[in-house]
Amino acid sequence: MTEKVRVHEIAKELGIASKDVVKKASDMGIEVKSANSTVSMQEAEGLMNYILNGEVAETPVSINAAPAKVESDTPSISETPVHNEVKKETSDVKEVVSNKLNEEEIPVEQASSKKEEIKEEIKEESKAKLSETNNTTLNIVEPKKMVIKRSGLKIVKKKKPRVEENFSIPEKQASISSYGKMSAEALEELAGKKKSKQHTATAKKQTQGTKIDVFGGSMADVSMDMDNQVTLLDLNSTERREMMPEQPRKPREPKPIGRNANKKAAPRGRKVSRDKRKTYAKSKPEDLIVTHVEIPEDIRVYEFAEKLNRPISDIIKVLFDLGLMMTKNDFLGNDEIEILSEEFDVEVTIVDPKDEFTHDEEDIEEDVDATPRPPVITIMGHVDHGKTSLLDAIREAKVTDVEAGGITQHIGAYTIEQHGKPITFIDTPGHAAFSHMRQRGTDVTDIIVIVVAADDGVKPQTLEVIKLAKESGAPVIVALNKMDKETAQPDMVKGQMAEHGMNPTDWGGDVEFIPVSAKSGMGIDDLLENILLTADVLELKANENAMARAAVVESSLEKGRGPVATVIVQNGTLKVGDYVVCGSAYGRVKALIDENNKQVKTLLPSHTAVVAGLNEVPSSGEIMMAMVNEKEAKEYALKRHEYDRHKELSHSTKSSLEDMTSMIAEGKLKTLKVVLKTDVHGSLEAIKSSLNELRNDEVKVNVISSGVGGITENDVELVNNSENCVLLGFNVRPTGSVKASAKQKNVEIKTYSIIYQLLDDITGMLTGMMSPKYTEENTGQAEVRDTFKIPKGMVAGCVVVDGKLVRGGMVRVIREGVVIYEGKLTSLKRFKDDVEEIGNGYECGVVISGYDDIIAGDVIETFKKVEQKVSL
Ligand SMILES: Nc1nc2c(ncn2[C@@H]2O[C@H](COP(=O)(O)OP(=O)(O)OP(=O)(O)O)[C@@H](O)[C@H]2O)c(=O)[nH]1
Repeated sequence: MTEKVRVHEIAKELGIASKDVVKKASDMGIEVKSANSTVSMQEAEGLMNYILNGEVAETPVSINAAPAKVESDTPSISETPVHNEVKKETSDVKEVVSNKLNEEEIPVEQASSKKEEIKEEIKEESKAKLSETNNTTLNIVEPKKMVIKRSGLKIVKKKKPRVEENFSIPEKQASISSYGKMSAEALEELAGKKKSKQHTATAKKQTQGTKIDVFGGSMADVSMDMDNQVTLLDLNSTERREMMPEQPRKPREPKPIGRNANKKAAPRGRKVSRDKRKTYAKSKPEDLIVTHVEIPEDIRVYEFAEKLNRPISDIIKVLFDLGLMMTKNDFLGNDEIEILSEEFDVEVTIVDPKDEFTHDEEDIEEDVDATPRPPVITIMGHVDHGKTSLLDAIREAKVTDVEAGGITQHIGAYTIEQHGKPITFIDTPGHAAFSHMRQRGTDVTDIIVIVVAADDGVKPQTLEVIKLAKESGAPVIVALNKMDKETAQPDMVKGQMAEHGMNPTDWGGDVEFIPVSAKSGMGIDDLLENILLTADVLELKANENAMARAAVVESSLEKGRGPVATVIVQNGTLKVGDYVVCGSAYGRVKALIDENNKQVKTLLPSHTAVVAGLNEVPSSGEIMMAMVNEKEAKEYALKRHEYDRHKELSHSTKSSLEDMTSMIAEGKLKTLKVVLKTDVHGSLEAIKSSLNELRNDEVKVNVISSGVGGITENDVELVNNSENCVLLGFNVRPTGSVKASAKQKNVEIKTYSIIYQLLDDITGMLTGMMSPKYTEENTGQAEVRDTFKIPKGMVAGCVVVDGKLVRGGMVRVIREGVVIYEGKLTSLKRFKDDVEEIGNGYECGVVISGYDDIIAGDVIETFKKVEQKVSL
C-alpha cells in the first residue's frame, strides 16, 4: 500500500489536535514528528482505533505481527496468496468496523462508545478468522476461501490534486460527489450504471475525471464537506443501496476549496444564465419550423422571409448564390420562389390575389337558363389580302374608302344578320404591329376566318394566323379571296395551307375552304352559311338573364363621351344603368352605342356596342363585369388598381446580375426619347411595341411618356425638357394653346394617321443618330525595289504589282505580310511628274507623310475609305 495519510488529516477526522495524534502515534511506536508527517494507511487505521478506544488496539499490532509471524514461520510460502489472504482478513475486520460506523451514521463524538461495542463483536470474529488463517497457513488453501467477496479495507481519501481537477466540474456534480478510490471493477460497474442515468455529456466528464460521481444522490451523505477526510468504506461486503435516478438539485454554494474557488465559480454561474437567456431568445423562432406557406404571387424578399420564419439574410444569400442580386424589398418571381422552396424545404402555395376580384367564368354548359347565342367571328389574314373588303362586302358597306391610307388601324366589331341569324365579326388589322391584338381577338372568338388572297397564297402573316388559330383551338374556315382575279390559284393556296396543317375538306381534311370575292361579292353567302353551320355544331350558349360579362375589344378617350370601350357581351345582358368594373376602371353604363351609331338600351350575348360611362380608359382585352352596386364596383376596381400597381412595382424593382449588365450596356446606347399620344388604346399599344422593336446595338427608342387622348401642354413641356426627344401624335393633333406653346418652345410635334409613316420617320431619325460606317476599298499594291533619301523624307522606288496606286487616299506599308504603318500618301510620281494614279506594271516613286522607314522588299498598298449608308 502506497497510500499515505498525514497526521493532521487523522486529527481532523477525529476532531482532535494534531499534536495529540503525534503523541498517540509515538505511544504506539509509530514514528511521526509533526502534523505534516505521514503514516501508512494501516498505521493510520491502527492509530485511529487506538485514539478512539483509548488503548493500544490489538489489530494494528496483529497486522504487523501476523504477517511477520507467517513470514518467519513459513518463509517459503511468504509469497503465496495465503499471506495476502491474512492481510485481507485483518483488513476486513477494520472495514466492518468502519462500515458499521458509517451505516449507523454515528457522530464522531459518540463514535467511541459505539465503536467499543462493535469492537467486541468484531474482536471475536477477527480472532476466529486469524486463528483460522493461521491454521490454513501450512495447509493448502481451499479454493473457496480464495474467492473472497470482500475486497478488503479501503480508505477513501479526498486527495488534494483531485480537488483541484474538480474545479472544472459543475457545482451540482461537485456537491453530490464523493471522492473515492475503488477497485477497477467497482468503478466500471458504477460508471456503467451512472451512464444510463445521465446525459452523455455528463457521463463523458465522469469517465475523464478522477472524481467519480458513482453514488449519485444516495452517497451524498457519504460525501463530507471537510477537507482531507478519511472515510472507510467496504464497497463489496455491504449491500449497496439501489441507485436512485439522480434528481436535479439546486446548485449548492461552491465548496470553499482554495482562495480562487469562489471567484471562478461565481462568474461562471452568471454566464450560464445569460447564455441560457440568449439561447432561449434565439431558439424560440427556430422552434417554429415552417413546412407550408401560402403566399401571394407578388411577394417581397422580406415578406417571404417572414413567412418562412427565417432571417432575410438567408433568403438573400441563396438568391445571391444563384446570381440574383436582390434586396429585401424586391419582389420574388415564380422561379425564385420555386428555388427557395426547395432550398428551405417548404411547400409553397401561391394564392392569386386577383382571385379576390375576378369572377370565375360561369360554366355555361351547366347553366339551365342558357340559350343559344350568335357566333363571334374573327377575320384574320395577311396584309392586303382583303379582310376589310370582305367584311365590307358582308356588311354591304365600304369602310376602306374612309380609312386613312386604306389600312384598318384598330379593332372594330360589327354584328350582321344572315337570314335573320346574327353573326358578330371582329375585324383585326393585318399589320404586324397588331399581332397581340389579334391574339386578344381569338380570346373572344368562336370561329376564325382566315383570309388568303387566292392570287398571292400563304404569306408570313398567314402562317402567324394559322399558329394563333391552332393555339386558340377555335374552328377555322378559310376564305379564298380575290377569286375574281384571273391570277387566282385556289389549288395552289390549298396545297400551301395543307402543308401547314389546314387540310381542305374536299381533299379529305376538316377545314372548309370557301372561294370568295370581296370585290364581286361572290361566295359571301356561302361563307356566312358555313359560319352558321359551324356555329350550330359548336352549340354556343349564354344566359341572357345573368349579370353581364363582356370583353373589351377596343377602348379610347372620346371628346364629349370620355373613356369609351367597344365590347362584345360574352354572357348575360349589359344594360344602360348597370354598374360595371373593367380592370381598374369602373362606372355606370351611361350609353350603349351600336355599330350603326344608334343608342341601345340593352346588349344581348355576342352583340357589340361602345360603352360610355367609365371613369378611365380600360385596356383592350380586359373583361367588363356588371356589379350589384357602385360600392362593389369601386371596391373591385380599387383592389385591381392596387394589384396592378404592385405588379408594376414588382417589375421595376426586380433586377438580376444579368439585368444589371444589360442596363450598363443600355446606358451606352443612343436613345431617341418619344412622347406618344394616340386616339385609342389599341393603337397606343401597337405603336409602342413597334417602336420598341426599332433598335439595334447602337440606337433604340425609349417611350418616356404615352397616353390616349389629345396632346397637352404637359407633353410639350416634357419634350422641351428632354434631350433627343420627339413628340408623336397618332390620329391626334395639337390645337390652340398647345400649338402656340410648342411653337414658342420650338418643340416639333409630328402627327400621323398611318402607322407605317410614323414608323418610317422614327427609323429615319434613328438612322441619323447612328455613327457612319465605312468600308475599305483597296486600289492596288506596289513592291518597293529601292529607297532614296530626299530632304522631304524617303522616296520608295516601286513597281505596281496589283491594281493601281492612287494619290489622295490612305496608304499602308506591309513588311513580310505584316502591316507596319498606316498613313497618308504625300506624293506619287512617275519619273519627275506628279500623277494621280499609277497602273499595274509601272514604276513609280512614293513618299509617305511622316514616315521614312521603308526598305526594299516592303509592299505599299493604297486604299480608300468609303462611307456606307447605315440602316436600322
Ligand atoms: N380584285 C380584288 N381585289 C380585292 C379583293 N378584296 C380586296 N381587294 C383589294 O385588295 C386591297 C386590300 O384590301 P383590304 O381589304 O384593305 O385588305 P386588308 O387585308 O383589310 O388590309 P389591311 O387592313 O391593310 O390589313 C384593296 O385594294 C382591295 O380593293 C377581291 O376580292 N378582289
